Amino acid sequence: MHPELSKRLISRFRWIDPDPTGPHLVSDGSGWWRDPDILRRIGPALAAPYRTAAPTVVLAPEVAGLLLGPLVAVALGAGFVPAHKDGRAGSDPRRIAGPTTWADTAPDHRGRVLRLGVRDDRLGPGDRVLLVDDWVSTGAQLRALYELIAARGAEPVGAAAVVADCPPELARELRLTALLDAAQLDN
Ligand SMILES: O=P(O)(O)OC[C@H]1O[C@H](OP(=O)(O)OP(=O)(O)O)[C@H](O)[C@@H]1O
Repeated sequence: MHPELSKRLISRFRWIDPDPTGPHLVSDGSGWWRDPDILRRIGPALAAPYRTAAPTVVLAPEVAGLLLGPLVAVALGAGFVPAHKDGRAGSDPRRIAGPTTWADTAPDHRGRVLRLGVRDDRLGPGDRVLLVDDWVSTGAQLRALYELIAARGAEPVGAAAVVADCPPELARELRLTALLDAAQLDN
């Protein structure tokens, strides 16, 4: 769909090894944000499959979603709402001002169980919601976000991510479109 952008995303991506004694490499997408061409094109590319669905708002989780979500929202002429992640080391749940709806995640790709929260006055009936994230693995965050949308009486239109690191059946269930499959980042 976006062959030039896909090539560029692959070339700017790195796996890094933060702990040589640890079992996992960690994805490093910081090169994406450093590239002006990617920064300009990634929002419209993620938004493209959802233009006719006319979302009113993009909902995206911390941390990368706080950058990607607004890029997609601008491309769609929609608003943006952050989903707060609680349970992160050092997080302070008191920082969220006002009543907030929470949803627990299943264990995610790191085995963590988190809570995702959205402020009640930022999402409600009449909203058509597009979910956005940089990476989808187990789908734990997206499932919790769909729960939040339902709890707020809003309507989901689907989900857009840079990388789908999940089986196609799960992507279909999550109504997920992605710019890359994780297998393209193997080298
Ligand atoms: O499909 P899942 O298993 O739910 O995983 C997807 C999540 O993993 C990444 O966040 P991560 O927690 O690694 O980093 P962050 O909290 O710093 O954004 C990514 O940004 C997604 O939010």
